[in-house]
Amino acid sequence: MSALLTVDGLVKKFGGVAAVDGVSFTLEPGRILGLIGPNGSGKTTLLSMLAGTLAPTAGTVTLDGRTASGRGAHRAARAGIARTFQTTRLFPTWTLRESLSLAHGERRDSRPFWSDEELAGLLGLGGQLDRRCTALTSAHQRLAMIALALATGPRVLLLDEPAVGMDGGEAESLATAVRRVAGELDVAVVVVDHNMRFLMPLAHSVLVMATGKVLATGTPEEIRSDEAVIASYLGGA
Ligand SMILES: Nc1ncnc2c1ncn2[C@@H]1O[C@H](COP(=O)(O)OP(=O)(O)OP(=O)(O)O)[C@@H](O)[C@H]1O
Repeated sequence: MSALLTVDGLVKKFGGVAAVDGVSFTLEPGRILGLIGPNGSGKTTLLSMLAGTLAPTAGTVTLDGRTASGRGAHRAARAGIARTFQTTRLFPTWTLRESLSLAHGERRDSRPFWSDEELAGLLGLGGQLDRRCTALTSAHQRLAMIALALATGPRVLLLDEPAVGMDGGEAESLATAVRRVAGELDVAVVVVDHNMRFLMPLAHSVLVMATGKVLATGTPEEIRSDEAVIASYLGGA
């Protein structure tokens, strides 16, 4: 299968310092890429360039061969790239259903899509649709962010630390939902998370960053036994 997302030589410098320094990878539809690395290694900066919120200093992001980088978040979203953030960003006084209807308005095409009930059921948010977003638990708020990102009908979903603050059972349910999103909707997913119990069984492949560069890529099994990765990151995880 050919690549949906192609990342080629991405660099982001802040002042003279390269937060991301020449990262390249490809991702096919329906595949889940885990992005890991120590604090400050450039994961969020990379995600922001994929999402169009940060313009690269050099390099390109292409979606189906079309340039998606450096054109702003709105155009990246229109091209089919959706992201969630480390912190929740919801309209506090709106219900989840109202928020979803706004997100549906951002959809790019009219392909059949999951209903709000199906989406809520998928993410373990059944019964939460008519509650105000502020009344949701913090785990439910994180899941609501994913529901909103999905409601835009993305082809690429970027998740920034989605399992933070979740217990083992909640993280497991989230992993099941992400697998279904990738498998049933053919969405390519990039997940950043420090929780290896969540990420390693979920990801089809893993990219490890260190000081802005790619330290290693491989299957979760290959990454777990990579000496350089163990020394720089997994040894303490
Ligand atoms: N807007 C900015 N201005 C200046 N430096 C920045 C900016 N954003 C990030 N950096 C720097 O870039 C480097 C990479 O940061 P980034 O947040 O991408 O790392 P990360 O791997 O996501 O870290 P964490 O796991 O803690 O979220 C860090 O040294 C950070 O201080």
